[in-house]
Amino acid sequence: TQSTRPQRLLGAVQKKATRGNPRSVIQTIDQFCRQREWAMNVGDEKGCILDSVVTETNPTTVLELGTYCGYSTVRIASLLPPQARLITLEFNPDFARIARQVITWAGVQDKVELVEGASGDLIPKMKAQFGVNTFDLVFLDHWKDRYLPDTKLMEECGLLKKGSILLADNVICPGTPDYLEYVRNSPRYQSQYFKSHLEYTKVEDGLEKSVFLG
Ligand SMILES: O=C(NC/C=C/[C@H]1O[C@@H](n2cnc(C(F)(F)F)c2)[C@H](O)[C@@H]1O)c1cc([N+](=O)[O-])cc(O)c1O
Ligand SMILES: [Mg+2]
Repeated sequence: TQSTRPQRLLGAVQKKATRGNPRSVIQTIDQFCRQREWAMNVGDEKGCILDSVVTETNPTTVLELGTYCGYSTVRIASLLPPQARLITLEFNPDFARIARQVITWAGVQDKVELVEGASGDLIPKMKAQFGVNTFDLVFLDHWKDRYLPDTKLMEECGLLKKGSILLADNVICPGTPDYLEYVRNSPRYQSQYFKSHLEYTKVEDGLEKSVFLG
């Protein structure tokens, strides 16, 4: 039977990346996506912007929406201080199965909790079921039409505090127009656009960083 792209990506990691070395896993996936098959990881160029936002935020509790194969999960987790935690949500069980193996290969599994399900169901359970108070940083990289409803849901569930950072991938390509309009016009956010390129291409894309003002 045919393998899937995520399975082939995992195969490259297990064949070429050094176990326990997150940078090696990231480098291997970027090389696979440049030389073999494009995949919708945030990638190396936007990944550097992600890294800088993570390090400057120095977060204790991070939420990632959209694990996919775990590329940005590994990128973020590798930069977290020892007691910090990353909760990453994934809807597709096949992707989740691959991501768990990528995360473990990188050796960051102790900082990561991968939860399978839909954001609309899981976000309201974050406090009671996952012991979360508020998120210091949220990385949005899941279905683009869910960025806005999930942001409103996080507000309603009291998961954002003054100073919480939302970092959204793909605000240009594929684009998240309703989300962008909201965070750029709402008095409750201070937004900043980081211009970049769609992963592994020359097409314009970028990340939008939005600080919740409370
Ligand atoms: O469509 C794109 N991304 C969609 C990404 C979707 C991923 O997020 C998961 N998810 C859905 N809901 C949840 C939650 F949170 F509910 F659990 C998690 C999906 O199962 C999938 O793995 C995309 C497309 C392009 N592109 O160039 O076409 C480039 C990119 O960087 C992209 O991110
Ligand atoms: Mg993306």
